[in-house]
Amino acid sequence: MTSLFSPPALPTTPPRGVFVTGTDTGIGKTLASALLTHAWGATYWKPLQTGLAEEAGDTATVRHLASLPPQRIISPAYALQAPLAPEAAARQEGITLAPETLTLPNIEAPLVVEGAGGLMVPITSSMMMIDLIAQLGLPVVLVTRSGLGTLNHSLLSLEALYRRSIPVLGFISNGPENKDNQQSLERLGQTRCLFHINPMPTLSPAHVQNIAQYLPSFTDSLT
Ligand SMILES: Nc1ncnc2c1ncn2[C@@H]1O[C@H](COP(=O)(O)OP(=O)(O)OP(=O)(O)O)[C@@H](O)[C@H]1O
Ligand SMILES: C[C@H](N)[C@H](N)CCCCCC(=O)O
Ligand SMILES: [Mg+2]
Repeated sequence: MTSLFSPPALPTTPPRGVFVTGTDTGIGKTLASALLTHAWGATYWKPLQTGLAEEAGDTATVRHLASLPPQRIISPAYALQAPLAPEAAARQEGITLAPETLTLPNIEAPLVVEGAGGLMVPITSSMMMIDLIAQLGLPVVLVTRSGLGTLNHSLLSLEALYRRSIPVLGFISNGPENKDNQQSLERLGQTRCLFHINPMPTLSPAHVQNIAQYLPSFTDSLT
């Protein structure tokens, strides 16, 4: 029976933050990032933003939902118009991306870095989002769907991370709560559910603040 690659050990020295990725685009990474950024007093960075022709962008969303002052926001390294993978959006705009030059900003506070889409999203013809995660060297928080279908998507994502020795702090389950799926992912994925996000009728700074106050601190999330 094939089993998942073994999860790499978490870093022994406290990491400078986390990389928030997910099993898909639209899975809830930005909402999860707003909650984490608020709960941890962290700084938020979305290095690669696409889709600005159709949306305000995740940076504006997190700034609003987490009530962030300007000093806790790092602007995207690349802000592209087409709602596509960075590689395709950049090609459409005639822009050459150089993701290999991306490094973590030199700041004290914990960093919450958000990816675009899921792990195998092309940034260039030779670099995927998962390669950027490895390059930045942060442990991962994986945002997953709570319901049917998540076991496949989440275990595929975890296996891809493990085989690249990328540490995973845990996953955030998003949608109607499903304890069976959470427990199956913890058991089969050899990881833990950091917390669950229920469907929120409205998204507001007050709602985010109300949930964030019950979330574990950055330090507690590392143990
Ligand atoms: N638990 C929730 N309750 C209510 N709305 C939600 C919830 N989770 C996500 N949403 C909404 O679903 C949409 C997609 O979520 P979000 O923008 O967080 O996805 P994402 O994974 O960050 O996408 P991208 O890959 O574009 O960054 C947003 O409009 C968001 O407000
Ligand atoms: C436009 C969207 N909101 C994200 N910014 C980019 C998602 C790219 C997904 C690519 C893919 O997996 O097919
Ligand atoms: Mg997002």
